[in-house]
Amino acid sequence: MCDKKQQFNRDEHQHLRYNPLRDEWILVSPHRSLRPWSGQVEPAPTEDVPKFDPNNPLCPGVTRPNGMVNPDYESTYVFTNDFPALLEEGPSPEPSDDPLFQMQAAKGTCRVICYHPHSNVYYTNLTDQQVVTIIDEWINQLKELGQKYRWVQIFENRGQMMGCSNPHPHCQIWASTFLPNEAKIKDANLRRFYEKYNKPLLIDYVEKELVKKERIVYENEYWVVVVPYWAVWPFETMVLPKKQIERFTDMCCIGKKTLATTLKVLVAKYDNIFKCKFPYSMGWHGAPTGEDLCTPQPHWTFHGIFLPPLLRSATVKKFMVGYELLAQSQRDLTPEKAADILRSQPNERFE
Ligand SMILES: O=C1CCN([C@@H]2O[C@H](COP(=O)(O)O)[C@@H](O)[C@H]2O)C(=O)N1
Repeated sequence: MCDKKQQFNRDEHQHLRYNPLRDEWILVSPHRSLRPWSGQVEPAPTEDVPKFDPNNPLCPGVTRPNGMVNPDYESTYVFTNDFPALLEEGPSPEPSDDPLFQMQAAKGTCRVICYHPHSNVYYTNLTDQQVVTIIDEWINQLKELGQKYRWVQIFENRGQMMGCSNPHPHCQIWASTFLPNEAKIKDANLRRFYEKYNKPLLIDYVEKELVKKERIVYENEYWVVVVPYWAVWPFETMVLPKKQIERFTDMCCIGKKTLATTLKVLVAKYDNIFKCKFPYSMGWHGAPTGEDLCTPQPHWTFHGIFLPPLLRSATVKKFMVGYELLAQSQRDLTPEKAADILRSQPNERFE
């Protein structure tokens, strides 16, 4: 007798999920993590960061290795990276007519934004207004650099696991004359969706997620945090606006205030999972700038992206190696389970 055809259950059975932002698939293997959630909480070594370190080149009043003296800044502070990956000037390579050996000019600038003069603060113990000040700085930088550069990537690496070399609260900006790969791939897929459905993909997506309520981590008047249906990293999240905006610079005052609250809550939830400073790379994507400032980019919706590596504890991370590098991304923990775990965390960070 043939066995009863098993009913597919996405929480139990292997399947592929489509990521429309990248036009790619991810393998989901929930059967591998059906065992009870074994997220043991091993408190990571608490990094007691002093408020001020006279040897930290990001601290106010300190002389950096290149001899520049930081001002006694009392809010955010921005300086050009002393070791930039992109320079504003430089010779361009000759064009090549060999399709296999192509080069292009690359110009840009790299900056460091210090969030606050004290080294022992972060979103979760800053006031909403202090976080709005950081958001205003991001917007000012995009306004300025976006006049000249096609892509202004604001990003933050948090924690040593993410290669963050300095505990002082800060982020980086790399602005480039070229559209980087991630932006180019996203632009093409967003444009294709918009041309087919006459609606921005991410607004259609956020509206459907608000109805499904299966992957929502947190929401308020203006923002929704979800673990994307197609998430690759275990606790990957997206910060999505409920109303269409193309760029950071389109944000209204309430949008900034509610985004500040959203950041504080999301980071608190992350840190509460394993009672540690949850490492991640995070950044913001919006419509390209530079020459694209002159034409409407209705296919683009401004959004935030958090890409954290931790899987089971403060010290056990997901490795994107082997199959993920040679075949395609794969995950055990489903996005829905990850969203449940994040949503169930308190909005305030553990003491
Ligand atoms: O004196 C310094 C120290 C660090 N930096 C820059 O600060 C950045 C620190 O950022 P990360 O910790 O995310 O790597 C890094 O890009 C590094 O180049 C300076 O520009 N000057």
